[in-house]
Amino acid sequence: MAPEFTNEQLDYVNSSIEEHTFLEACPGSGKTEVVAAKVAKEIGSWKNNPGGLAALSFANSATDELTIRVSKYIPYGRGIFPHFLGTFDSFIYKNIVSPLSIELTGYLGENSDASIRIVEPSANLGYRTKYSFARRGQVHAHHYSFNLINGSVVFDTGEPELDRVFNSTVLKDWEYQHLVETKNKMLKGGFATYRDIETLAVDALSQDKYQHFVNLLVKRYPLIIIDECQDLSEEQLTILQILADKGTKLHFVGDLHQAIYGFRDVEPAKVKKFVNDNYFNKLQLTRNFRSCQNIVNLCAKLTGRVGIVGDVSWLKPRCIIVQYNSCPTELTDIFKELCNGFHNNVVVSRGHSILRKFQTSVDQPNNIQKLALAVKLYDPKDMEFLNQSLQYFSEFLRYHLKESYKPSSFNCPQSIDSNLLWRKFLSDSLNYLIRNNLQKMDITWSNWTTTAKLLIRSLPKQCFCPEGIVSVLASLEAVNLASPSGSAKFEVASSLGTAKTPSLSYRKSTIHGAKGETHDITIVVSSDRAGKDSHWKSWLNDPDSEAARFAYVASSRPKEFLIWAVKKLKPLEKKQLEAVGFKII
Ligand SMILES: Nc1ncnc2c1ncn2[C@@H]1O[C@H](COP(=O)(O)OP(=O)(O)OP(=O)(O)O)[C@@H](O)[C@H]1O
Repeated sequence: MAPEFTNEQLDYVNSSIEEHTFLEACPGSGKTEVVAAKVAKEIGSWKNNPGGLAALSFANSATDELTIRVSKYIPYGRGIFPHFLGTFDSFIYKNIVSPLSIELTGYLGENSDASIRIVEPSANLGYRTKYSFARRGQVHAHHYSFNLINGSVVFDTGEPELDRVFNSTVLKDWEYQHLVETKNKMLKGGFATYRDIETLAVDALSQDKYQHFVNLLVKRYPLIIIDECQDLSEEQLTILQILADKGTKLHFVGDLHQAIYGFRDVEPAKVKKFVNDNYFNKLQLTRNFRSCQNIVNLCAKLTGRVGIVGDVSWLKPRCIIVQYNSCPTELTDIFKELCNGFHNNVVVSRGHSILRKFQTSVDQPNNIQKLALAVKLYDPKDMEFLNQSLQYFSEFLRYHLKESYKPSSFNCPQSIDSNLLWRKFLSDSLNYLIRNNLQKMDITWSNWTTTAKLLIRSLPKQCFCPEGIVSVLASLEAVNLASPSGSAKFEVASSLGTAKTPSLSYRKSTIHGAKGETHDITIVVSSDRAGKDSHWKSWLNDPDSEAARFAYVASSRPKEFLIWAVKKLKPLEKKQLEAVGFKII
């Protein structure tokens, strides 16, 4: 049942759709429920047919959640057309790039279908440059994109080290031109990355010849509501500015202090400037229904976001520091003690490498190791093992499939509508691999990989593989698997580590993954080396930094207790953490 709204929440639900509005919502303020109520109210009283409103989020999971909540308010059986609920990416793909795709890309399609296929960096796609770049070889056309706003090329090869080299190289004119030509070949072949779609949209909307199209688009969507507006990139803001200039009204809902997507050019300062430049009406949600006041006060110190009212205030400490000597897994027993009696406890860290310390002795598994871990951990009776196993297996498949995917739904390919069907397929496949002895790991990587290759190649032919999935799996039929480099003669079992049991059974998540969640207790694990945004010192350094926002997002998840796990502290460091509101034990 929907909660009884506060005055602040009602102010937004009843706000005018004739003016740009920014609803600044603190963590735990019931933002999703409020956006759902607003969308439902406007749909219920909509008078702008055949135009509709668009309510956009940044993840499929957020769209699913919004759709479920909106449908509670809408009479049974009534569809939502002419309105659009979806991700920002799908909005521009369907409403801007698809209608113009033949003109924009030159792709004529096959069998009267000219839809562009979206590809991820992990896809195997043949389009690549003729020449080598930065002495690192040829570059694939789906491993870079263009930022039309600052004229730069952004490389995203899936390998951070390579990206660093490419992104810091100053390109000569002919190199830039060569990249443009290679990209155009890929587009003409009917493929694009999501960033290409954005570039095509910015390019089209800025051209004089498409201004009639822009006018129609504004009539089609006179109102656009953006959930989690802090995640808007500069290009996305440019698209919205073009629409706003022609008359679309914008409602932004979000929390600039929770902006943690700097790696894809997201800067909360730019969103703030956009809001100011366009004279947005400003509303606020300042009541945090999730966390106790002790946690709210601590979060206020991290980013300087003050004036938030939380739940009850406790006399006993609710924000706790625990210390490890060399590895956070030493703290397992202390975590268990502190979390005793609470159920929804989550270990959170900036990156996967810390979380994996709690899971397996392989720190950063490569693709074949992921397959082996998926098989090894598969245990239908244990949810944690099962989830971890499905996750590894989905990452393994993602690497080999030419598809874009939904990361929060076990990397379900975008072209498969049902996440459930995909999950069932993953589970059936693992069962099949295990029935065929792949869990036998006291053999060499070389032998194990040979068997694994034949089994993976045969997956699309199995009767448990539904029709809708078979075509997506086509590239598996010729897949090649190789042992981890230099390990062909080593035994699989011993190189993966002997302990199957993860040392801590709580769910583990990166800060990005935990965004939007509510926990009883959140254990935020800092890395042991200072100087990186995964270390607590960076989190406290500058309230305006992205590192502080990482700490803010992670620390605003718990209802009951916030625990930071840090490397053994010196006396001055203890004082620094106590000053923020922590009790050190
Ligand atoms: N008016 C209200 N009265 C009581 N509880 C409420 C009210 N509004 C929202 N809540 C509850 O507050 C909790 C937090 O809401 P929600 O998870 O939607 O927060 P959020 O604003 O999306 O937070 P974040 O930005 O941190 O992800 C939910 O359990 C929700 O039911």
